[in-house]
Amino acid sequence: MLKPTIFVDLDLPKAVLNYLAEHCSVDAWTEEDTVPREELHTRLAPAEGYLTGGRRIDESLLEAAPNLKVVSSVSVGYNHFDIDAMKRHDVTGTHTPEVLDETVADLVFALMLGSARRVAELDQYVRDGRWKRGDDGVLFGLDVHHATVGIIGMGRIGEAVARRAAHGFGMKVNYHNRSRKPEAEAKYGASYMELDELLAASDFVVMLTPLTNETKSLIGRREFRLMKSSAIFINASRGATVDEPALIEALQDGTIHAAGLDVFQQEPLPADHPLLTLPNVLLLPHIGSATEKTRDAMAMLAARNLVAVLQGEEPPHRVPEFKV
Ligand SMILES: NC(=O)c1ccc[n+]([C@@H]2O[C@H](COP(=O)([O-])OP(=O)(O)OC[C@H]3O[C@@H](n4cnc5c(N)ncnc54)[C@H](O)[C@@H]3O)[C@@H](O)[C@H]2O)c1
Ligand SMILES: O=C(O)[C@H](O)CO
Repeated sequence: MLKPTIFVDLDLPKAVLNYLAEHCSVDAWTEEDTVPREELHTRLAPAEGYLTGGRRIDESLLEAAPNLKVVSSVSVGYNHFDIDAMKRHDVTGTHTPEVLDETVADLVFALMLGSARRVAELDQYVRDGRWKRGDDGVLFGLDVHHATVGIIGMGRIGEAVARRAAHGFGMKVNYHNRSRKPEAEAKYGASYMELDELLAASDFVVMLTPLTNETKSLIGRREFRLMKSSAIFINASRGATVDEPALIEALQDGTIHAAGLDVFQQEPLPADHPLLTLPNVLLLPHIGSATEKTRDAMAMLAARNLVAVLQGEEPPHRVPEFKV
């Protein structure tokens, strides 16, 4: 039987490429730079499947890909999918939840600990030769253990953060979510709060919702003003869930103490971005799930999702909006 053609524009582990090649005729983009739009459209023309990362899937891409049946994203977030356009073109979307939860939760803790204890800033302090006896007071940070964390978006990753917070660090866990989660309340002693109440009560505010119309700029100037002046804001969701100019203002004028960010409105962060000038923000290049083991697992899951759809089976993780 003729194998369906698929286009892949990510560097994939050999085992994943082998698995795909067993079931599909694979056209892979092997250049280091992102595939240019025109070239992408050409390569997608014969493709029934597209395996990618955060590439925007919009009307013009779909028009260029008349044979496409499935876009399989190597990510849990799928805000780069234009769901309505995909439905119009009868293209389904899949994603890679669960396999990355613990790795992303580790990174949230790296941001919390790194911001609270000023890890990057003080590493630079030592390297610059500024460390001298008697400077202890200048080196103080804030405690993470037994502090209060407020998790906005108590989903799969939110729960992995709550578990670390409650059971590893003796923290009080507050959460805000679309719906209450009684099981999480029991497991982590977590308290459900409305957003404003959570912002006012938390030492660490951790953003972990997907980016949707409702969560776009959910945290802005008003929300920062509700936080404690000692609060540390962590964003590991998507940059656009936060009003970035308002965050910069809050960090500059002391409305909040510090921030730890893995995601930004524009990625990569431009070299002249104002966040780069602030000492009280820890900046990471969107590495929430970036360990070899986890990225390999995500890639294999994305491949299984794609092959399942092309074989007419229900994939392990179809994006909820496409479920019938
Ligand atoms: N930094 C990274 O590298 C990285 C890695 C993985 C995921 N993410 C981001 O984290 C997000 C969450 O992933 P997940 O697997 O935990 O998703 P999930 O769907 O399991 O959890 C999201 C939670 O947010 C809640 N939510 C949605 N809209 C809300 C709203 N308006 N107000 C309050 N709560 C709301 C949902 O009810 C759900 O419980 C992803 O969508 C992605 O954007 C980032
Ligand atoms: O959503 C995800 O899985 C990560 O942010 C990687 O894009």
